This record gives sequence, C-alpha cells and structure tokens, in this order.
Amino acid sequence: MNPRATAAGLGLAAAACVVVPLFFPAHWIFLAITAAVVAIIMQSYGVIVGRAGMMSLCQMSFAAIGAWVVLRLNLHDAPGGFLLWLVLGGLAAVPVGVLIGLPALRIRGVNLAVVTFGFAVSTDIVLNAHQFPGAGELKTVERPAWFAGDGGYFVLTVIVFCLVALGLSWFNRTRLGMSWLELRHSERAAASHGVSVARSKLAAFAISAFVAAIGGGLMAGQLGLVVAQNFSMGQSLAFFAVAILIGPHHVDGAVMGGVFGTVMATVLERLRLPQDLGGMLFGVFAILALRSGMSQTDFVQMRRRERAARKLLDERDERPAVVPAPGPPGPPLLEVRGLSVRFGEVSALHEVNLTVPEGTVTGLIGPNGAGKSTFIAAVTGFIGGYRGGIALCGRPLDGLRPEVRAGRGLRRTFQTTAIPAELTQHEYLTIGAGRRLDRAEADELLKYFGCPPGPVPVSLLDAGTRRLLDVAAAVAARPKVALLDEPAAGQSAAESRRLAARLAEVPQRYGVAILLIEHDMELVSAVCSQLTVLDFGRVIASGPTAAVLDDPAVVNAYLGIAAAPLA
Ligand SMILES: Nc1ncnc2c1ncn2[C@@H]1O[C@H](COP(=O)(O)OP(=O)(O)OP(=O)(O)O)[C@@H](O)[C@H]1O
Repeated sequence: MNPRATAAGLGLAAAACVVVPLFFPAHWIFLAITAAVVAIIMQSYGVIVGRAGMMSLCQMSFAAIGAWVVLRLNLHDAPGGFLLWLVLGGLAAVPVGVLIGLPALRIRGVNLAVVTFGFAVSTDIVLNAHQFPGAGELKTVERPAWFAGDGGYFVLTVIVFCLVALGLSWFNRTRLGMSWLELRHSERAAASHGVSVARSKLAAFAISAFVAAIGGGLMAGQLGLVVAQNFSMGQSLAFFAVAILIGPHHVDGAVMGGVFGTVMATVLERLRLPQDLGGMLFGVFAILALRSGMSQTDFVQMRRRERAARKLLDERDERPAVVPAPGPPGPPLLEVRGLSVRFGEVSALHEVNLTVPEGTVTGLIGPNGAGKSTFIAAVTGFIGGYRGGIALCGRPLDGLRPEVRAGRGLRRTFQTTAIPAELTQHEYLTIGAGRRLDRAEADELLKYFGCPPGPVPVSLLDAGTRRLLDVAAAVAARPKVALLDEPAAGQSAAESRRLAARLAEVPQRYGVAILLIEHDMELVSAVCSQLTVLDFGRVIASGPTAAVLDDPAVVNAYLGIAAAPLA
C-alpha cells in the first residue's frame, strides 16, 4: 500500500465515521456495522486465500471462537472489558488455526478444502448442540461506553478494520508476508529461496484465524447475543466464493466484499430492483475473475501497475558481449561425492563427483535425460533419497531440507520459471534475496542482468526476461553457489552472448560461484572454466572446458549428436 493510497483510505474511513452515524437511518447504520464486520472477516480470507492461496473453508469457525470467548468473558464480567476480550478471542483462535493448518503442510488444493470444510461442519454440529454463553441467561454483550450506541459501534468497527488493514499491510511487506505470494504459485520455488513452507503456511493460518476471530467478537458485540447460524458452514462457503472473485487481500477488495456480502440485498430491495441483479453482478465478477485467472482487484491493480511501468520497459542495459577472462579458481565450495539417485528401475545418477570452486563458473552438460536436473534437485535438497555426500564450504548438507540448504548458501533456478505475475521485479528480488533490498540495489542487479527497472511487474516480461530475473533473484541472495538450470533457454543468440558476458563476471562481481547447466554450447565454452559431462547418469568427462569438449567420448555421446544435421 503506498502512502498516498493509505492516506486516502484513512480519509475515507474517517468520513464514513462522521457521515454514517450522523446522517444514516438506524437500519442502515446496523447494515453498515455488518458490512464493516464482514469486511474484517474478508481480510482473514485475504490472508489465507488471497495471498497464501490456500483453500480454507472454515474461516467462520474461527470467527465463532472469537464470539464465544467474548460472550464467555462478558457472562462472567471478566476484567478488562470488551476491547480486551476481543483481542483475547482473536488470540484464542490462533492455536486452533495452527492446528487446522497442520494438514496443509502435507495437502493442498481441493484436499485442503475438504479438511477445512470438515472442521467447519464439526464446528457447526458443536455450535448447534450448545448455546453460545449468555444465551440462557439473556446476558448481552456490554459494549465499551464510547461505542455503546450503534453509531459509535460503527466507528469502532471501522477503527478495527483500519488497524487490521494497516497491520496486514505492514506484515505483507515482511519476508514472511511476501513469501505467501510465492507459496501461492510454487512451493518448490519458495523453498529454493530459503522460505520455510511449513512456517509460512502455519503463519497464514494463525494470522487469518486471529483476524476472523476479531470479526466474530465484533459480531457478538453488534448483535449482543449470537446463534450458531451466524457462523454456519454455508456462510464460510459464501464468503469464500466472494473472496475468490473479489480479492480481499487488497483493502478495497475487503471493503467491496463486506458491502457486497451485506448490503446488496437491502439496496436492491430499497431501489425496487429485482434481487436477481445481485446474482447477475456476482456472475459478472465471476466471469471477470475467470477471464483474467485472478481476482477482480488483482486484475485491476495489475493493469494499473502495468500502465505505470510500461514506459520503463525499454530501460535495459544492452551491454556489449565481452566475456572477461576467468579469475583463478579458489578453494572448493560445493563438493559432491559419489552421488547416486534412482527412480525405481531408472538410475538417474550413478556415483557422480563434482566440485564447484570459489570464483568460477563450472559447467554441467549432457544429452536430454542425462540427469542434470536430477543433480540440481538432489544437491539442493528437493530429492532426499540419494546416496553419496554433498558438502558446502566443508559442511555436509545431507538430510537438510531445501530451505535450510538455501539458507546455508545454495540457490537454484528451475527450468520452468514460476514467478508470480502480479509481483513487481523488485518484490520478487526481495523474496529471492531473503532480505529487504533497497530500490538502488535491486535496480543495479536488474540492470546488470538486462532486465527493466524494479517497478516493472513480472506480467509485462517475456519468458526469456523472466529467466534472467530468476537468475538475478538467485544472485541477489549472495549465496556461495548458484545452480542455474538452463538460464539461456528462450534467449536469442545475441541475448545469449550478452548473458555469457554477465555470468562470467558474477563470481568476481557478486562473490557467487556458479554451476551452469546449459545446452547452448557457445555459452558454455565462453564462460565455464571447468566442465563435467553426464551421460545416462554417469560422468563421462570432467576437467578444463577446452579439453573436455575435445574428448572423443563427449563428442560421440553429446556434441556429435548436437552437431548432426537435421533429417
Ligand atoms: N520424478 C521422476 N520420476 C521418474 N523418473 C525421473 C524423474 N525425474 C527424472 N527422471 C528420469 O531420470 C532421468 C534423468 O532426468 P533429468 O530430468 O535429470 O535429465 P536432464 O539431463 O535434466 O534432461 P533435460 O536436459 O531434458 O532437462 C531421465 O531418464 C528421467 O526420465
């Protein structure tokens, strides 16, 4: 959220706090409170569904926990008053959120939806069997004196909405918050950037449960007493649908969701318009969401960002393709000994040895299916069941998870990039770097790798530039070794030569040694000082590049095939 948008949003909220209590009839004030409460609950969907991309169908169950705690404390006239009870209700939902999030560590998509829906159904059953506290005694919630009337209570709900929005906006800029966006697109890519997928998912569940429970507590304060139907699984489902279509991870989306979910029916009734119009509007949103493959607010924001950044697209550094001479190799950084990987009957790697020394670009080549990507996957921890030993700077990495290896200084890129299109390049570099990158540092890296400046959204980049961005993100983390899987794929011959010049300089310029997997032999021979060749998972040659490329075994197994005329 930029400062101008924040100021405008707060200004609108302040205006609503004046206009609604003073000029709206009582019924409309009541509806406005409902809209604000739903908008807060929508923000919880914004975290879990909108940003982290997890299908949670039980947000209203978390809201029920918040309401239950507030009503229970109210029944016992607990000290602290409503505002403290509200926070306690939110906190009470956190461990439940984490518990419900645990299955998400193993399952995703529809399976996760089923698990969370199961929780919503169980909560429904429990709530229907038991009354909320205070229902038997008819003891309604005591609101704070300042916010006792409906007008005042509306102001309180708007304040809470703004606090939640500001808190989430701050959190979204932290590394954990940004990691949700990457998680939504590719857990593998997130792990390769050092993101703990488990921590990221559980944090999303915990925070969204907290926010939903705050909404539930406010609902209890609004209604005085609540019933099970207020938090039914149907309600969770309906809000989930609204969230998917509108995108409540943006503040305007949350407000729209709140208003849409609450006021639409009344407005249509007052305007004497058919209720079906609401359904039609819902349908229009659905079509827009399907057309763009993203929520409506995501779509609008992306288009706005694209318009603003289009003029920056041509600001690229077209440096001359002069490949500097390699510096002297330093001590070994990455040492792989006797690495073997099997996929059932297929021996993908057999007793492979490879070393990447400091200050060098080392090449790994071989025909399709030779085992190159399997090698990267095993070294970076994405394949666990291998034999052999992998060490970085003398420390064994075996048994460590991908994000831990990434944290130790090992980064990788993938053959297929999975960069969230709605991020700007600057944001993606920040995720890759695992630390806050200032604009100047990000722009320097982007310029170096031939990408446009940081504010340009990924959605505007062609496939070749996305690969370069991925390489820049790997280097941004300043790892000890970056393993690049075919970075020149999708590049023209001229771009590939420029990439060669850039990669050759990376070890000296950024202190990052490179293991380069490539089929582009011009690129490989230009930048790699050492080369290892795989064929059917076995090393058939290894040593200085020129000598390896002249090796008859290599010519026969790989280069000969590559050079053969097309039939
Ligand atoms: N998940 C998997 N399950 C079963 N077999 C696999 C799996 N991944 C790779 N293989 C097999 O392992 C061998 C090595 O594949 P790998 O993708 O590592 O080769 P590569 O050298 O990277 O090929 P390319 O240049 O086409 O990317 C191939 O025979 C492939 O079919």
